[in-house]
Amino acid sequence: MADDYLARIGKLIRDARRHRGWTQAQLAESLGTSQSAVNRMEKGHQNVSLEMIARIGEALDSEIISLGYSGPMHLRVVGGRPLSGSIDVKTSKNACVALLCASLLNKGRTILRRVARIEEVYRILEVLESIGVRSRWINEGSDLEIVPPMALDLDSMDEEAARRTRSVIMLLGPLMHRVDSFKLPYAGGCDLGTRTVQPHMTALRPFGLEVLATNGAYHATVDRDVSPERPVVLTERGDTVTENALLAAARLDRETIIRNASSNYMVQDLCFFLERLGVEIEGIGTTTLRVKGRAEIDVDVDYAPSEDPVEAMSLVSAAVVTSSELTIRRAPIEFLEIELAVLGEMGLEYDSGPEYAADNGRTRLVDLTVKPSKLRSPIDKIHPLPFPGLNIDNVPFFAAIAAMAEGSTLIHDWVYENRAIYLTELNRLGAGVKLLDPHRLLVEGPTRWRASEMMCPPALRPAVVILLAMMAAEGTSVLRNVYVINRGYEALAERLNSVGAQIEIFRDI
Ligand SMILES: CC(=O)N[C@H]1[C@@H](OP(=O)(O)OP(=O)(O)OC[C@H]2O[C@@H](n3ccc(=O)[nH]c3=O)[C@H](O)[C@@H]2O)O[C@H](CO)[C@@H](O)[C@@H]1O
Ligand SMILES: C=C(OP(=O)(O)O)C(=O)O
Repeated sequence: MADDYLARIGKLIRDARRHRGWTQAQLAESLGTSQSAVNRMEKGHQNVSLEMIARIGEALDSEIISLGYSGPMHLRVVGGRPLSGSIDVKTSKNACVALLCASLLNKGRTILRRVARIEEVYRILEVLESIGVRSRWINEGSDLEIVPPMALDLDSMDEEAARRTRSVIMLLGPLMHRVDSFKLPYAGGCDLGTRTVQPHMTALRPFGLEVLATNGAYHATVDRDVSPERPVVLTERGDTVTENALLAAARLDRETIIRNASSNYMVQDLCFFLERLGVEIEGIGTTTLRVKGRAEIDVDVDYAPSEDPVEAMSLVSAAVVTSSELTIRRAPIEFLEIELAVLGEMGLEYDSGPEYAADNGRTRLVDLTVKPSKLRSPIDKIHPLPFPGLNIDNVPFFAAIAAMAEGSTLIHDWVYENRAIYLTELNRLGAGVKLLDPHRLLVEGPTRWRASEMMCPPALRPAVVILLAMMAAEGTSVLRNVYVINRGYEALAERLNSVGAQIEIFRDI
């Protein structure tokens, strides 16, 4: 029991330190102790006095430490408050996790700028660290430095961390260049129903990778005599499968053609990063990629992933449901154009400022000012398509937006088995959402939102949609166990509070 308690305190200290962007050495210095003492505390191998807990709490400015328990995080939302001012979009979860996996292609040091401080990134970092990769947050916690070891220790992989994310699947591509056989735990992530990995296996087979899925793990073996003899045609235009094919092609000293490639934002960010590693790629932004890889990659690289279109859409939706005037800065416009066109048809008034380049020098950003508007339901159904269609991850936000609009809106999420179902939870906040079948919703608006207390659905975007509806509902709502939101959004409650929301974070004692 005492050990368990110490381990929980240790995890709490580690999380709070990482949240602050400090290294163990920095925390040690501020406490006047050694880095190894901090390391022991974080591992739960050292008794920690109440006085020490208080000092750590003070040093890290963390309420979590003062509460002294690392149980699930909940949100208490006082709704009905308009938002105002401006808020910046952070870098994307989906590009950051791909780039972390891609850093394994490189023997040199990788620096990634302004990496989102989110649970999904932490899980991948835990996996990388467990196999011997050194990583540390630098520049006051805003950037990440990654140095792979000479040899990976794959037997020590942190399986618990790996199982909590689907993104580990993107280690298949980089690992096949380093070892002849390896094992990865089954990929997890949001509970969105069955998500096949078959397209990954089909895409990687021409590169010599055979994967056998058995006993909770993918067992991969590499035949180095095999390499693609003709274009690799993806059976699905999926984002991570395209990324895996790119990661496999990146270390082949020849040209590989990938067809039916996704040209979505995270794939583009990965391509820009690979170019910095010396890989030549033609066709970025299209569905045919010609990749000229390099057998050896040993460069010190510095790259800044771009802003998250899905976070931008979340913030646009926050403004819409609270009928606010809000400026969303650094919105990657190329990946939001269809969403904005549909919203424009629904009557949303917004201004879009001049375009400027993201820090990667490639992605186009704008500042968007959303204005309070009278919305009507769209004439046609809302449905996603691979880019350049309406983004699959942006579909859930249309449920909350449709609930604000006069009339009925049909939303057809053909992609995920479970995601539409979670959106019926909006009914507990006063919405009129009818599930026609597992993939189709009919939303009747406008809605008189009412406060409620509920558990977070186990899926990132629906969870945020519920949070936004709580911000619209007069009174106090409670959203329990928001890990899934923290998986993809950095300090969302604090950032929404900075533009006028009232969201309090609390934990079970
Ligand atoms: C880490 C990361 O980048 N995650 C994103 C990535 O996940 P990821 O690439 O893992 O997405 P999946 O492979 O699970 O694809 C999503 C679903 O779409 C289906 N499908 C996809 C493409 C296609 O041409 N036909 C088809 O049927 C798949 O069978 C699956 O049911 O892409 C998803 C779809 O954009 C996004 O929701 C995720 O946020
Ligand atoms: C489904 C999502 O992500 P993941 O692929 O990480 O589960 C998402 O970002 O909405």
